[in-house]
Amino acid sequence: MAITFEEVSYAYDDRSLWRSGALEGINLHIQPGTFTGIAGTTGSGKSTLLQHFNGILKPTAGRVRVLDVPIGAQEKAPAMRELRRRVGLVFQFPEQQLFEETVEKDICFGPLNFGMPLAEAKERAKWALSLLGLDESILQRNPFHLSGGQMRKVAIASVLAMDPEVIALDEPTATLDPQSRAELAALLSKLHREQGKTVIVVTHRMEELLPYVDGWIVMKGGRTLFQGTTDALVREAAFLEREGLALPECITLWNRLAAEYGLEAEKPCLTPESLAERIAEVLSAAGTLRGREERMACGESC
Ligand SMILES: Nc1ncnc2c1ncn2[C@@H]1O[C@H](COP(=O)(O)OP(=O)(O)OP(=O)(O)O)[C@@H](O)[C@H]1O
Repeated sequence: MAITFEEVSYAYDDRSLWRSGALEGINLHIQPGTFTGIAGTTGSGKSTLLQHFNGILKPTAGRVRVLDVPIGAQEKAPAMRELRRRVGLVFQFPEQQLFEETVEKDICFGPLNFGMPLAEAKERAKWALSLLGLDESILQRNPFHLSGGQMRKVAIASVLAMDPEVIALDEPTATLDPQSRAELAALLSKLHREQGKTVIVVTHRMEELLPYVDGWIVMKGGRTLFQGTTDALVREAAFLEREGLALPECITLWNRLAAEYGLEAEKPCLTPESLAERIAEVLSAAGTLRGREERMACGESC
């Protein structure tokens, strides 16, 4: 029950542009139960790609299948409705997602819409809020009177409350403070590891997801520049940088360390902590070696 794209193109109906193709010839495969990051420069087509995952956008050409459901112009409304229950999509701007006058109504909307009894939906709302570290006291507040970060968390909670199989999020950490960003990345990783969710995240902050994701899709100009594992991404760093992708410093530093000290065969260290530790080990080993060489040289000549 993977997500597959075959030769997919999508053009917004913008007749003022000579060429309005937002996606062109996309082929990709996302395995169920994996954690995927989508990166790429501004306007490269990341959001457009994401919105194909639950059929909000349908391909202009090519074939998309999500959880065995084909997504095309001819697909019937009930099939699309069912797909939206199974694939939760968090939009780039929370305002696109929230519309009720209280947080509780907003989070309960999806579960109620899919037939959950009210009492159960309210329990779900509390559960989803607690996952995001929000207090129940905000349930009766107007979502549009919350801070930007709280609003974003409510938008995420409204999707998690549906308990979807696939969770697709468009820049979910924008407007969150550093602690909330780290907590959200860890929560998504937990949902992926412990509940087998397929998690897909569009991000401009690759470093936040590096330790967690299985693989990456990198977009450029409506096309996929790269699809592969994090290790492969690290190996392709020079190519991706030449293509204009700003990579996390950890990757750049690791590659320099690996080239300098012959560590290319090792698994890359992708957090500042693990990288610092490995640098210290390497320098210490190099220092010991140099000391021994100096002593030996001294022994020979002294
Ligand atoms: N509603 C729309 N109508 C017409 N063109 C659009 C629309 N939405 C996006 N586009 C165009 O499609 C292309 C891809 O946009 P998209 O938002 O998918 O890129 P993105 O990689 O998510 O960008 P960002 O990182 O800035 O969010 C851009 O050229 C954009 O101008």
